[in-house]
Amino acid sequence: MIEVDLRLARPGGFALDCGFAAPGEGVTALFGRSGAGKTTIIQAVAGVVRPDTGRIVVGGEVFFDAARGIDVPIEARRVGYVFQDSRLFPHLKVEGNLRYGERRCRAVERPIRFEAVVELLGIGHLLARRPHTLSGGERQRVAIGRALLAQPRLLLMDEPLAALDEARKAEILPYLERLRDAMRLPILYVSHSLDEVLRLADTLVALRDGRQVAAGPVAQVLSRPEMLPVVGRFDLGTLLECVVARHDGDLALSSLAFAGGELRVPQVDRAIGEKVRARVRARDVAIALTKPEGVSVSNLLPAVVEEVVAQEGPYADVGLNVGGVRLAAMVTRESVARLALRPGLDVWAMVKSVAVDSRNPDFLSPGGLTAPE
Ligand SMILES: Nc1ncnc2c1ncn2[C@@H]1O[C@H](COP(=O)(O)OP(=O)(O)OP(=O)(O)O)[C@@H](O)[C@H]1O
Repeated sequence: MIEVDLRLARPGGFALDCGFAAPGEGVTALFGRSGAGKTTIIQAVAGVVRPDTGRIVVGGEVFFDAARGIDVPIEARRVGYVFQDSRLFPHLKVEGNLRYGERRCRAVERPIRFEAVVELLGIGHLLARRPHTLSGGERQRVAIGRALLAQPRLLLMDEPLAALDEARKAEILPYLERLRDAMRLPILYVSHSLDEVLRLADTLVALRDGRQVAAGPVAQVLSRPEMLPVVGRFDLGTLLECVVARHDGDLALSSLAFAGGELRVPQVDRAIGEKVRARVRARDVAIALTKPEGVSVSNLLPAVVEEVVAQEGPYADVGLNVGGVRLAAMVTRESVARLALRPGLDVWAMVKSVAVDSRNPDFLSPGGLTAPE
């Protein structure tokens, strides 16, 4: 478990105020626009920056506690740090860079083995090369390996893909997924890319201008209306954790089961029983007061209105409860008035488009995969 609760004022007027708890493994994304305070948070966790007040606890060990005067020095915190630029030692070969990380701790304290890291990151063929001969993606894989071999109890990654082009990002993302799944190591991952967050993160901490906007499991946080200024109107939506329930080969459709019901989507290339994430943008959910008949949309889900939040301009965000799962919808304020939408009202959600599986390029592109009508 990671507990972060901190306040910090910078000269120049920036003030940070956040408090969240994250699981002891998996990826927790710190997400927000430039200047939101993401890097400042991980610098405070690393011990590079000292908060004015607050408390930071990692795996039961108190790194910082202003009230009790505890401020564990950087080296004693044992955190791995991966920067946007890999910061490898230019005079050392890849193997030398990796061994440098390893040498920072005694052999008996090395549960993360050299061979395992080399294999996990696919860098065995690069060991004799010097950093300047590597691609940006290869350099980042080596930098991650160096951080891991220092046997960290926590890995901090500050926009590790930001300096890479799209092709290199696509190349490195599967390694980050393997890292997440293979290591029982918590990762705090700074990013301003929703794409990366949806693909990698289990927990999301959203920040804006130094303030924490929302925090929690990524699927729950994404649909909150407070997320609108962070992700923008286009991307606000819901991430549903689903299981592939059926394939209808003749119709080229699959059924995905989630806690609130089933979604019919174009056939997904996954086995029955496999977990997939489905993404439904708020603007792709329409609302009807009675079960629609004679409509082409096939994903019709009974729902209860939980919340109606009028936004500036023509739109309102409506939080729906679909069998216990929150589904975000965006309709016009005019529709809210016309349908008299209010908390507690029984309605039908019409889901016009679903994107399935973050590995699919359509997952984040405009419109995503269109659900069958
Ligand atoms: N050493 C410093 N002294 C004064 N202000 C600072 C210092 N470092 C950062 N800041 C300010 O703190 C704010 C938050 O910066 P931070 O780097 O944490 O944001 P970020 O969300 O990581 O942004 P980016 O994605 O651009 O890195 C910014 O307004 C920045 O100018």
